[in-house]
Amino acid sequence: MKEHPQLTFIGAGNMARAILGGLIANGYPANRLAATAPAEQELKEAADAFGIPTSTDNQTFMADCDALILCVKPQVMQAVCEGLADAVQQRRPLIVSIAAGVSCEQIEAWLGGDLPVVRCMPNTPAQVHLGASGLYANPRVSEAQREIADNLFSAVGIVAWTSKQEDIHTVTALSGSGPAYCFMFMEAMEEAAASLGLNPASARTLAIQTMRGAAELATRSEESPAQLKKRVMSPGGTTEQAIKSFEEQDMKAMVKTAIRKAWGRSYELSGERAPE
Ligand SMILES: NC(=O)C1=CN([C@@H]2O[C@H](COP(=O)(O)OP(=O)(O)OC[C@H]3O[C@@H](n4cnc5c(N)ncnc54)[C@H](O)[C@@H]3O)[C@@H](O)[C@H]2O)C=CC1
Ligand SMILES: O=C(O)[C@@H]1CCC=N1
Repeated sequence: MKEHPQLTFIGAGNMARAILGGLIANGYPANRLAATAPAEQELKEAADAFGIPTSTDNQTFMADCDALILCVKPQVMQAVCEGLADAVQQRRPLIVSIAAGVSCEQIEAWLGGDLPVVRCMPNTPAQVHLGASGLYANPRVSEAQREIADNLFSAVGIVAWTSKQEDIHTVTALSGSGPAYCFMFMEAMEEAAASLGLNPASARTLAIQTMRGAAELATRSEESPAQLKKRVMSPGGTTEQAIKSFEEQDMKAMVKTAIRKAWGRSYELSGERAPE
């Protein structure tokens, strides 16, 4: 495998641009990358930001493609794959999909069969190189191809490989959708402080920095989140009152139910049945 495999991105939206940005920031040569999408404005933004070749025709960069990165919405994935099937069967590149609820088997079938496919679930903090991606490789993916996929998503954050494709449903519900849970918690903290009279701008800044600081501390610390939580709780102090209130309202059960709902929807989108 060449040092910098030729990577062709199909779709140039939020996630594709986040990954492209990470690769360029890590020194990936722009002339080894390319993107296609129907929206000329998005392509212009990608070309201006990263200096990569772009096209409105998905076939344009197939001839020398080593890995095809499918970054379109699940709803258009079948049509996009079927349109690329002939070119893919001639070239037989690694296929990487980031679409929620689309299985390796579906992608392989739509592209004509018998292909190495990596299914990945990234998340939007990839835009600031703090992404968390779960990856699964079908049995046809070689070690060298696994490394290509790993390098792709390591450029925008951390990577966790799963040995069972079903685990991607859990990753989707945990870290794929997870940024939205954190934003909602920030939103709730901001609103609560504003309701107590703090000016809304300060409430927002303090809420965001608190989440950021706590995440950084948990990342660097040897202690578990449960232990770090205890360190904030002075006996008879303020935090204890808030945590007691969360416990009385069974916050953990609420989070568990929400994550199970997202997990169930991921199965549903794939046309599969979630285990009981
Ligand atoms: N937004 C999120 O938090 C996450 C999204 N995903 C997955 O990433 C994928 C892309 O999501 P976003 O980047 O957020 O969406 P987006 O809407 O920003 O990007 C979709 C891209 O596909 C392009 N496109 C549409 N039809 C096309 C066609 N026929 N051929 C080529 N390109 C076409 C659009 O022009 C656009 O560039 C989805 O499958 C989603 O499930 C995965 C993890 C997290
Ligand atoms: O909500 C969704 O379906 C996608 C997948 C994970 C994050 N966004």
